[in-house]
Amino acid sequence: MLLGVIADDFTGASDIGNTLAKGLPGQGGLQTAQFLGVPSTPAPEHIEAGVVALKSRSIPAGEAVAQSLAALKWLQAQGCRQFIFKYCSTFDSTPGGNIGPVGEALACVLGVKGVIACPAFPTVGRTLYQGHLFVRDRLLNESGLQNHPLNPMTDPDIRRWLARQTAGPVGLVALGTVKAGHGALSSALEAAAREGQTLVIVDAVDDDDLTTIARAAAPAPLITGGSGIAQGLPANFIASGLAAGSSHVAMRVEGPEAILAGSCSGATRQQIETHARSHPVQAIEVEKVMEGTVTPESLVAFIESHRGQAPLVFSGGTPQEVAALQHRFGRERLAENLDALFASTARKLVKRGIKRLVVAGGETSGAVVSALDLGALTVGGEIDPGVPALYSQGDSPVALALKSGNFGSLDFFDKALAKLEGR
Ligand SMILES: Nc1ncnc2c1ncn2[C@@H]1O[C@H](COP(=O)(O)OP(=O)(O)OP(=O)(O)O)[C@@H](O)[C@H]1O
Ligand SMILES: O=C(O)[C@@H](O)C(=O)CO
Repeated sequence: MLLGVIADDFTGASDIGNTLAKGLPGQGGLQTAQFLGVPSTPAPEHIEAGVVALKSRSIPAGEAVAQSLAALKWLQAQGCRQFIFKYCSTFDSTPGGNIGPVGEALACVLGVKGVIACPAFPTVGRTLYQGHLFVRDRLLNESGLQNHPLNPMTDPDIRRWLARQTAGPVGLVALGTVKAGHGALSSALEAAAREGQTLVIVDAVDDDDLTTIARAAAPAPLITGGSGIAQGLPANFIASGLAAGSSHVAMRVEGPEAILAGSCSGATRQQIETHARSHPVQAIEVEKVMEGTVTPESLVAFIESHRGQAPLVFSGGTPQEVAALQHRFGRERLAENLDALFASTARKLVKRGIKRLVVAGGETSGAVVSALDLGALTVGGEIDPGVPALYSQGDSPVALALKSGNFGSLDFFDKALAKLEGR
């Protein structure tokens, strides 16, 4: 393996898997697999980029560090020569972590400073200017992310936000230096390292900036950021003759389907609304989940009675509804119960023959996929920016789409089921 990624959630892992499998137009990408947690066995020989998906975004910082270091150790044992710590393009974290503690711990083990930290992903409207993160035309803290159920993002100044999480000072390389080219950026990162800055926020507003960052990052042992920073990395390995540049794997998986949505994001809520116009959709009554009267069996029964019609079940509500439920039941207890509900539902569905499964939400995807015990997933073609088709191995594969809360077009769910079927 050439390149190892440690991703702090499962949809984020498939997002960067997509970027690496795709590469730049006309050049091809890397043969990429997504691993669900730190594997206990070696990776298949042909894999060039391995993405270890953790569910470490919203757990205590110490545990996130321990899991990330375990992932690093496994990736080092697979021969990787470069490592990426992948976090969310909206920098999802709290003042206590986990981006800072994990980034610093990885840098410390690898003995590096002046490490790029860049969440920008312009294709989906995430840009970074003077260290401030925008979601399309809004600053992060006015984009809806300030209402996130687990990590409300209330400060768009990423340097200031990250500095609350780190032991050491955080640097900034502003856009002017990035626009001056990869040489100027490399010099700025070296200067930051000399000044003792471990993590350095690097501005990027378009794909050209990401290409510049990737060129400057060619010799770097560690890079941190969203999936955007990975766009130009396959090209580095291709240029050095270490990889040939391959096209993504395409498969046809036919059979029963289900859609599970635990995301409360604005995008997911709109996608559910669109889907509900022509498909069976069931809202999960969260109070009844907490009382134990809505169960995995009841969700499975709904899905099974609508086989072939793209049935969808969802838990999310408006920010006001979510806040009221969190106030009543407690944020963590609620999330644990919903995660467990989705996980158990998915396990039962797959046991009963579901072959195509679409999941919305990073935490939700983590809970679902961990429960399924599918082994390594092959990263296939792109459904929408940031969301690829994923396939389990073996004779009777399950095809999955794990959608980050805010990604995907309005008709994403239909599109995803069609793509998984090879249409
Ligand atoms: N109705 C609800 N009320 C309160 N919390 C909810 C409700 N529905 C879902 N949740 C919780 O909200 C969280 C949603 O997180 P998840 O990561 O799945 O989606 P997301 O944040 O939109 O996606 P991503 O992390 O990919 O951006 C989960 O922990 C889930 O349990
Ligand atoms: O970077 C993103 O926005 C996504 O891959 C993600 O991590 C959302 O959970």
